[in-house]
Amino acid sequence: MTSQTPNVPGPDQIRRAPKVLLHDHLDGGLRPGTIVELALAQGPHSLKGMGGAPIDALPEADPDKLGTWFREAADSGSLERYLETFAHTCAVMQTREALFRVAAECAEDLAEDGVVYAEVRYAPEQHLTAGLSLEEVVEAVNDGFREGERRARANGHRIRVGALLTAMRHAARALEIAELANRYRDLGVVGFDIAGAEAGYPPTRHLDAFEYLKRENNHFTIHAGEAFGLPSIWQALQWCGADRLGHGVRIIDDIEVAEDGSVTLGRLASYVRDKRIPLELCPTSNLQTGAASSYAEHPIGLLRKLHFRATVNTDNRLMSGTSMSQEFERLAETFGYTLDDMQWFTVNAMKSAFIPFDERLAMINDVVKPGYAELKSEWLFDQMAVTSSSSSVAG
Ligand SMILES: O=c1[nH]cnc2c1ncn2[C@H]1C[C@H](O)[C@@H](CO)O1
Ligand SMILES: [Zn+2]
Repeated sequence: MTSQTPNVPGPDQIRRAPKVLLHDHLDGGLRPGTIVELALAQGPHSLKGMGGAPIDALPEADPDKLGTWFREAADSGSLERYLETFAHTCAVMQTREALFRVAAECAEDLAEDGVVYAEVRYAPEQHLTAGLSLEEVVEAVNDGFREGERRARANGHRIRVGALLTAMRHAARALEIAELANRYRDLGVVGFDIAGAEAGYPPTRHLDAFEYLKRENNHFTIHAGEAFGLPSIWQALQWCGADRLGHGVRIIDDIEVAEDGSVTLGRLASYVRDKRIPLELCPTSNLQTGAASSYAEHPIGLLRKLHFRATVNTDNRLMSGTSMSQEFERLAETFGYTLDDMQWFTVNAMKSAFIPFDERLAMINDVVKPGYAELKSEWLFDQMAVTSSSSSVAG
């Protein structure tokens, strides 16, 4: 037997299952050892305006301790404090070599975890301190992703990684970054995003960028409904025209569950469900920033039951000490999700990706469904083996 409860996958099956990741930050997923090595390699005072040698600025120089530091520092219950930890990762991602390495390792790590398709985001404007241009940043990351895909393949894994270019919502470069995303469309960049502190920085501040992308028939997602509630989701959808919601978890505020279990959706929640707006849910990240109080109380349970277009994501693997497999393990433990549930989340994610329809369909039919069918058939044979051995004892 590979699982204790019928059809609930164990850690090994979860890791081997094909997974699709739509919301993962490049600067939130570095290996701690890489941060230390890159900081050391930069030497003293190599970066202007970064406040001294990167290695001295790091809170810990030992990779294990540094990994723990990130998880603990990000575990504050506040999105603003969570975001402060990114100063340390961005500080070591300022050269072509560093960006290439981080992107290659990102693709390798995701592939090793069984991710077959990922959209990984980062903000090019945060990687200019050592003199790179926006274009050089994008090209370094794209080249790194291609290298990581090649290394993964050499190790027996297949993954495809697309980049999403993020603009920071407190800054004023969204249109410029949207134009950059459009320029590198079909060249490794599949869409656009805005991120950063949500309260006080409504998405409508960047309307020019979203209107530009719509005119270009391009795709974008918006971080909304994480630290701030329904007004942010409403603006992201109805003013900005977002294709997907980064988090969107606060849509739960527009859903009422009565004592008898009956459910009433408000107008906005109905719209999100009716229009099949993808929700890029990130359970562990939400526990750290205070958007949810426990896995059991995380809105994903209800949203899945109500058939919202829910997807499972990591957000920041370093700050949350997580992976796609770990997110699914927690969900399987908490909600008893089966391989069928896992497949449902994965097909939802693949349907919601920003690559062309025929490519999404091919991934669903030729990669995702066969992968789950294989795991389910393993489980079935294990069950039959157990049944026949117990019937021979009884006979
Ligand atoms: O969960 C998040 N909400 C808002 N902003 C975020 C989140 N995770 C990361 N970011 C920010 C910090 C990064 O430096 C930036 C680009 O990846 O995006
Ligand atoms: Zn995010």
